[in-house]
Amino acid sequence: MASQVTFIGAGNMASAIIGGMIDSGYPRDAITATAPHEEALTPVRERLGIQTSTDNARAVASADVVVLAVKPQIMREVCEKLRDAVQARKPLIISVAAGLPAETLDAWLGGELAVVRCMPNTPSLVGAGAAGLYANARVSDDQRGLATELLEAVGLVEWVEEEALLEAVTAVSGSAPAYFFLMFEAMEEAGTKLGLPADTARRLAMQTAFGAARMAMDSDKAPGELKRNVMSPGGTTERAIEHLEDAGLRRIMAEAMTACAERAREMAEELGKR
Ligand SMILES: NC(=O)C1=CN([C@@H]2O[C@H](COP(=O)(O)OP(=O)(O)OC[C@H]3O[C@@H](n4cnc5c(N)ncnc54)[C@H](OP(=O)(O)O)[C@@H]3O)[C@@H](O)[C@H]2O)C=CC1
Ligand SMILES: O=C(O)[C@@H]1CCC=N1
Repeated sequence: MASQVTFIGAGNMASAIIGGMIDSGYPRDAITATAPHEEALTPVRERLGIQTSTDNARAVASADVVVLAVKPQIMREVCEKLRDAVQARKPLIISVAAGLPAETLDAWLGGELAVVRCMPNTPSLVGAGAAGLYANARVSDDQRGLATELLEAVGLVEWVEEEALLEAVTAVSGSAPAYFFLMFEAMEEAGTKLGLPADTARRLAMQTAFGAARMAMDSDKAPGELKRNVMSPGGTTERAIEHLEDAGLRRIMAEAMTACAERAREMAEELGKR
């Protein structure tokens, strides 16, 4: 029988994962989602055909897995109210909240729990996410498998063996959709200055990013080789790449990603103290 999964929170991230689970064949009657007001739950129940509840503790009472999908700022209050229900059953806890350490969540929920912490990204909303997962020492192999199954329903899953590495995951994938969106903005602006209509430049840039990502994922060649394949000697691409290298693109990416990981570490400390 499928494990009973309760989502605390029924917003963007929870709905995306639930939708992915259903598309991959997970039984709807094994999924429950909660939110504070019935008005927000009615469309979720009608669209996804799952159980819903405004009573977090009750929804957790029969859960094998509890997915914490509320904003980090309200997590402490939510967890402390769940403490008795969680301690009575000790389900696997999966948190998709940015920044909150597994140990902090465990303490707020009363302790001695199996906790998986996940750093997802927003492309999960279209089934093309990339998530880093960390498990504390109480998580069993079966529970790891279950967490993988749930998150793989919305994209790629990579496990890290040290929790601090989730800060690097934040830099490489959690925050990274925004880097590409910035690149699209820049390419659209530059394409417009070169005379293209803005919407044409935007569509061409996005399709090219999609095609390049797909080609790199399907190929056994390293990205550097695929790059060189586009660069005819003395041609146009070589001129553009030389410009990007001379302008320090690699250094800029390294500095931006180091700053991102550093901020993730600071946020984990700040949120952990609440
Ligand atoms: N790495 C990343 O880019 C991303 C990370 N995340 C993480 O995922 C988590 C959820 O984000 P997201 O789905 O975007 O947020 P949303 O605001 O879309 O969803 C939050 C949900 O929690 C519900 N909620 C609020 N209070 C309670 C409560 N006391 N009990 C139960 N449910 C409650 C809200 O209901 P209502 O709206 O009715 O108040 C809503 O359904 C966050 O912690 C965020 O850090 C999410 C997206 C991307
Ligand atoms: O910007 C942030 O803080 C969050 C974490 C990763 C993506 N968004």
